[in-house]
Amino acid sequence: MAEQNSNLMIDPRSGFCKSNSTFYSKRQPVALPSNESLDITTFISSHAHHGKTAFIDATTGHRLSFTEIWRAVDSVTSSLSEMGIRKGHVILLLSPNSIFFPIVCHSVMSLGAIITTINPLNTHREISKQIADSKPVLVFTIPQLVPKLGDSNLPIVLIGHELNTLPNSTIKPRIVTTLEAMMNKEPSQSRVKERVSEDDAATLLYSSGTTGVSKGVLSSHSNLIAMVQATLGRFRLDEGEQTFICTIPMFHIYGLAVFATALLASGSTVVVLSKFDMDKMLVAIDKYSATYLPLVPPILVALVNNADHIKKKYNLSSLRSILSGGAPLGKELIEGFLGKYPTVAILQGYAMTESTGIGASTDSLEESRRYGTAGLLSPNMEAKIVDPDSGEALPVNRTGELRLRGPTIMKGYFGNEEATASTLDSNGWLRTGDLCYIDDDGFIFVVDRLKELIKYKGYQVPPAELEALLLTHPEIDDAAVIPFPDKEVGQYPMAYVVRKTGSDLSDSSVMDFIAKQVAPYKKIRRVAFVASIPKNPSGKLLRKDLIKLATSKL
Ligand SMILES: CC(C)(COP(=O)(O)OP(=O)(O)OC[C@H]1O[C@@H](n2cnc3c(N)ncnc32)[C@H](O)[C@@H]1OP(=O)(O)O)[C@@H](O)C(=O)NCCC(=O)NCCSC(=O)/C=C/c1ccc(O)cc1
Repeated sequence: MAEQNSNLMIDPRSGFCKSNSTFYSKRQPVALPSNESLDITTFISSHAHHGKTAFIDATTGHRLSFTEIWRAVDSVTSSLSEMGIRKGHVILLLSPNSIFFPIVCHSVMSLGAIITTINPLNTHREISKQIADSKPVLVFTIPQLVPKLGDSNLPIVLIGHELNTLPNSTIKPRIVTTLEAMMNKEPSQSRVKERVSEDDAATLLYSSGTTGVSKGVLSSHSNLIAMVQATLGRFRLDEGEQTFICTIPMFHIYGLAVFATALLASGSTVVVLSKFDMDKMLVAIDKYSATYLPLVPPILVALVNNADHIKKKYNLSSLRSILSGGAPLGKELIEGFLGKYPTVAILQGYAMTESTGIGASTDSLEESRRYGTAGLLSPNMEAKIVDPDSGEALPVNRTGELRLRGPTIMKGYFGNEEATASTLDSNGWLRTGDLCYIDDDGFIFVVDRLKELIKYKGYQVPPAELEALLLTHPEIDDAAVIPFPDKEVGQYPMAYVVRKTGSDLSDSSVMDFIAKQVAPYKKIRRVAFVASIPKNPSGKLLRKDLIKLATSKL
């Protein structure tokens, strides 16, 4: 970036340019292909490397080589095309982690169709909402999750299992085939192959952004290509292919970017766990001599708390790096980890779904020791720190909202121009909703959140969704949901509730009412009853006052 802006006065220490109040990345820029008709799948599958095994299923030991992966993608793409799937169609993937997850994603994307994913823990109600918003034409799922699709009547492709393993249900699902059958078909030479351009949408992942309920984030092929280039540069894979453990979900941008996309270009091996299980994760590190473990802070907390027992039981000597993302890491946790596992480096990442998994990172132990930092801006990324009241762009060491601009910033929210316009300005700057400052050396520090978001175990919980549900309770007059801090899970949802006159509704019945309707990670785990919810004169909820009230007794 700096080279292209040779007329700018960029301070080499902080990356800050006084003339336009913009921070430029201090990282070496990464090359981005100039070919406009390039899709992400062609881009990663044509990367040269010496790797052989792409994925290992940690439960069954089933291995897929790179050759098998790309052959399978070719076959499934061809089948999808024969089924009438075309550029721009949305395909839903409802599945826990599996070695087949990336095959589905890349088959869809290489056709120019759009892959949308969802957490399998979500309820039928939540899944139906996302189906109504994203309008998929086909679903890939596992037999056990078919009932969660209810009466959507969408055509279904079953992953990994035979048709006769479907759970009994009164609703007859429209199973059209299995992924296995699609993978076993010879690719057709005559399939319809539309031209996919870099700017076409590739992924549709859901995020609540800075406000409101969950929205579909459209990332393009070029967003993903830029993400791959930045991610590969970070992992320093020049010392040869590495072995990664995949325990965090592939349906969020973190897992999708790292495991289902970027690492496929690197020749590294990914050992896949279908879901998080501490013991299985540690067995997999030991058994496959894993070198990299990407995780979210709650897993790090457990590794530190049980370190003595873990180190006695498992041989973790192969492990070189932990990658932590999705939520901040405190000084105490970093020091605690380094004390217990002195040979393992912690690398941190800061990113959003809206920035296709790229933002800032610490790329060495030394950088991570700058406690509290989210790291340096990722390659090719620009930042502004904007005063939330005046809109003025601020210099180093001043706190304001972080805005990001660069090649990984999303195209926008799917079918939601209003939300797009309030998040992404006409010059391409993305509002992160995080209050940050950037220090003299260019390191970003996240101080607070402007956005209305609860992060439970690294999962987003939008308060607006829970508030809307609370208001449907016949005995609730008004409600507000806030993040309550917790050492183990980060934050959990707490509700302030105004009962209707005469009601003696209990906190447990409020919690049960919500628990029945949402995924477990969204559950309200604390309730307080109040006479009224504090609001400003225009009726906007004063969440910060409630957060202060809730945490004042801690
Ligand atoms: C591994 C975790 C941390 C813990 O797993 P867990 O303890 O098994 O809990 P679960 O989260 O799976 O399940 C939540 C709850 O559901 C329960 N549950 C479980 N399966 C069931 C069941 N089948 N029936 C019913 N109840 C159940 C489970 O018991 C639990 O309940 P509770 O114990 O009360 O909390 C898991 O929460 C997890 O994978 N979190 C990661 C979320 C995540 O990927 N976040 C990233 C978002 S994207 C992002 O921020 C980007 C960042 C990024 C940063 C840097 C980069 O370089 C790139 C990107």
